[in-house]
Amino acid sequence: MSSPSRYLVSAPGKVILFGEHAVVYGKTAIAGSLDGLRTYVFFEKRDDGFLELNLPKLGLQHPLLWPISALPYSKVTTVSKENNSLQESTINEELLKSLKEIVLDGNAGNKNNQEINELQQVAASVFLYLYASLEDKQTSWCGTTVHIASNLPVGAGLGSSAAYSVCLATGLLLVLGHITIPNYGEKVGGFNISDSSSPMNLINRWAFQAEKIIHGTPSGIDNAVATYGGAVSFSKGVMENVIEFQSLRFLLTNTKVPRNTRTLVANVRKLHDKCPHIVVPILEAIEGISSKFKEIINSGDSQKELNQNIEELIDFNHYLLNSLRVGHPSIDKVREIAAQYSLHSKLTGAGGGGCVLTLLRDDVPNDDIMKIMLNLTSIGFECFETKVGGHGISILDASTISKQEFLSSENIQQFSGWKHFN
Ligand SMILES: Nc1ncnc2c1ncn2[C@@H]1O[C@H](COP(=O)(O)OP(=O)(O)OP(=O)(O)O)[C@@H](O)[C@H]1O
Ligand SMILES: C[C@@](O)(CCO)CC(=O)[O-]
Ligand SMILES: [Mg+2]
Repeated sequence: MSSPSRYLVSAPGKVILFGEHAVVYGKTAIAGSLDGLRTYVFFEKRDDGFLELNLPKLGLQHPLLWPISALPYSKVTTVSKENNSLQESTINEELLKSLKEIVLDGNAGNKNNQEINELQQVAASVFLYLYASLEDKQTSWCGTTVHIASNLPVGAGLGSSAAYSVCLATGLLLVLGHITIPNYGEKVGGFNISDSSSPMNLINRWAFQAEKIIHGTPSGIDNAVATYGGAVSFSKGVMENVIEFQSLRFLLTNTKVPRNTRTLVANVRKLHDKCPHIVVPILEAIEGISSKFKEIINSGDSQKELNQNIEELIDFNHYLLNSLRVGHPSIDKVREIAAQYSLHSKLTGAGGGGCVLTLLRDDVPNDDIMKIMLNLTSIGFECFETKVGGHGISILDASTISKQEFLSSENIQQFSGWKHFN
């Protein structure tokens, strides 16, 4: 059977309930996938030896285009090609530097002299880095065109970079012949993050490399949740199910204050290195919150007690994150409005603006939720109610779907034939 001429891949965003930033230092965090907020990437076969990348969500109106022959293959070493271990692999900085230059200068398709900013340059370099590292002479594809659609806000704390990274890793591993679409019902990966031979583990490892290029020193939690889905606790690359977390309801509020995860993580690192005797205990206290959550979520307490305890943990985590200086007045504003209805909130993701997570207790009347949402949207924020859990990576043989159908679709999830790895 011939291999597909088009693939569609999708990966979810994530929400961190407890433990962001501390997880970068090996502490435990609790997170879940956001099934309704996903990134979709369409890969189409080309025969002309070119790579085309479209980044409309980053504000690039025209495609970026490179001849595959322009890739600096002499710089692709075993460091970039062999990616055997999740935590130990490093980025081949020399290759990355050349690719960043190619994005800026050698962009043959940049006919309109598009200005490329740093964020766009990084996103494009990630694509070329994965392509150059994974290229396999076995592939029947002589080039590819890549289109992206996403209902995830970019740079808002919901793991848009991880969803992008996981989609690129999955698509390029398919296109370049390293993995195949799972057969219906076939168990190919499951949840076992430590099974290094599974396709999911391979995808997760390459997505982690991509996250390193975007973030600097990611913990790996975002790409793991985007790959495997579900509701989990995560520490040092090891993931465990926390299924009960899926029963909780949340309000997510996007303050729309732009921020960059790389900068926020680097700022916490500076604070940590300057005042370790203060910051280390704060990180340990945050780990205590995640541990307490795992204890109470399984305790059999009444719903009322459980909610009260979780709200207490939300407040603790909020104040501790503020003391790491990753808060923002817009986040405090959301907290203040939610508190008028006795609801508790904290930042989620890297902070500094972006999204705020509010626990919606079962006893809160729908009317109140509507009022809070109205209040928040009236001052320019965007709200959505959510639960966590659901599929990680999904893949579709898109040979019969045209680029136009993909780009104009209101609901890409509704195309039939999606296959899930877990
Ligand atoms: N749809 C997309 N198209 C292209 N690049 C994207 C897309 N989504 C995310 N990115 C890449 O991810 C970067 C934003 O990642 P960043 O880590 O700062 O925010 P986030 O992942 O949304 O939040 P957090 O890491 O706190 O969960 C963008 O600058 C871009 O490089
Ligand atoms: C801030 C952080 O903890 C979460 C970003 O979603 C960074 C990371 O874990 O890589
Ligand atoms: Mg990110």
